[in-house]
Amino acid sequence: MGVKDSLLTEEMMDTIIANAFEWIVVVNHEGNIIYMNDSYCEFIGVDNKEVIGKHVTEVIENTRMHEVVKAGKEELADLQYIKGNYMIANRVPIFNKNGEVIGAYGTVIFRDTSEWDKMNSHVKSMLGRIRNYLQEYEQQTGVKYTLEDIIGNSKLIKLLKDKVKQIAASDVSILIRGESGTGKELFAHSIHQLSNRSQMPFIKLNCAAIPEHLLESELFGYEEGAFTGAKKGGKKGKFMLADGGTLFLDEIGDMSLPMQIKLLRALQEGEVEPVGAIKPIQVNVRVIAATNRPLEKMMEEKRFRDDLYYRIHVIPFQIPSLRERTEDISLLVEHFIQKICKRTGRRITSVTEDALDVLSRYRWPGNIRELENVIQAAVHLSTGEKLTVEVLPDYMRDSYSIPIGSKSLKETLEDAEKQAIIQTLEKYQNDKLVTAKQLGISKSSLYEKLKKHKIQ
Ligand SMILES: Nc1ncnc2c1ncn2[C@@H]1O[C@H](COP(=O)(O)OP(=O)(O)OP(=O)(O)O)[C@@H](O)[C@H]1O
Repeated sequence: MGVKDSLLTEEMMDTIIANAFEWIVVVNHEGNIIYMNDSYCEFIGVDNKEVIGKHVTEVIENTRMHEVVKAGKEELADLQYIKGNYMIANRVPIFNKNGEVIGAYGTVIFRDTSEWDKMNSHVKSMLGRIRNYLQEYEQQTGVKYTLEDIIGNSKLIKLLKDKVKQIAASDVSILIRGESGTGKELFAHSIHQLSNRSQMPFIKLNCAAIPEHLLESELFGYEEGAFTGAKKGGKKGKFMLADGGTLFLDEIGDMSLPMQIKLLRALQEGEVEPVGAIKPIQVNVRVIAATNRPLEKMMEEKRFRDDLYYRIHVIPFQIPSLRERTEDISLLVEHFIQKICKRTGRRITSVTEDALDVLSRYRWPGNIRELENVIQAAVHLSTGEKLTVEVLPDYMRDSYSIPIGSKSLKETLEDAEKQAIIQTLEKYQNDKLVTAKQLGISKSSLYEKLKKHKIQ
């Protein structure tokens, strides 16, 4: 056999690549596919001849091959979510002799789906077990959040976090006030977690979610046979479940007056009387209450008892609304993008400046809960690497609220002018004449303003 016979032929190369253990894709400098091996095509469900020439993003979910040719930087052992599974991807740029990127090749480990399935279910079962352990811990103590879970760098949030550290150990009642979705429950968990009761249960009861006639037995429990339909052996109330720990009474302003009296008695005497019981039971519970209701006004109207108010209002704790701390928005947006991407396997790295601008101007009546929901929907609607204005809800793009305190009047007016022009242009499909007419200005004045605001 001569030396020539032992050289690697093109045919041999083709066979090796086609049957390689990994899935392989090769793109040119524009990110268009020039080769994709059979097994990869088969897994994705595409024809290997039809994919040639297509942009890689049209064929492969969550791919970054086009980014690799752009940046000329390799990405090794990256997790990529394809067709409901996590894959391990390597992406390597290809350079010519002058050091210019002429394309890139990508390999994905786990060519064989049955092998992948095995590995995947193993990973999923491990993750499931870890989740179970965490849940068990959570169930034992009820603690879901700590101070680290409260995202925010604003002065107001920093002050509140410091306050949590100061008051956590004091063991007195705390009344948390704040609009819906501002994080009242998060703070209640954090206070408990930093208190001396942290190894004991954290029990939550939403007073507004329980029908009036059931609230008493939910809070204090009942004895066997206390009423028709009562469970055998009776039922422990939240007070007893929280014994030694913390009871978080959410929406306390929604409690009826008769229940307020019973609650006050339990707090003052440190004992509860289950429905149908003959003697009271001693409990040691710290109460953290929360509400969004104007309790002071309700006291004037005799809808909230003064004595209960003073009993729970030992340390007031006011959480600011999101519009009072807009400087936290970018951090929160980043946090929710990461959280949602981790859960769904999407890869979105950030948010465009324009989108952040819209998010910062919106009034957020539903506060952080609303922000999280908006980001969740936007992540699902996004096709690119960044969240853009287009994936935000229409009502948000159309609304314009004044960013009090952060801008001068001149800047605010300029922003309003820019917004008015952008939105009118959008509405009239970029027709400058109609836009100028609608805004009541001349066409030349519109062009001047477009230039000034760098629109288009
Ligand atoms: N500072 C924060 N950082 C991160 N997530 C937050 C923050 N504040 C609130 N959230 C999230 O917002 C959502 C609402 O929070 P939470 O339930 O604590 O609000 P709430 O004030 O108790 O609302 P409600 O009055 O409606 O019960 C939760 O999903 C929570 O994880």
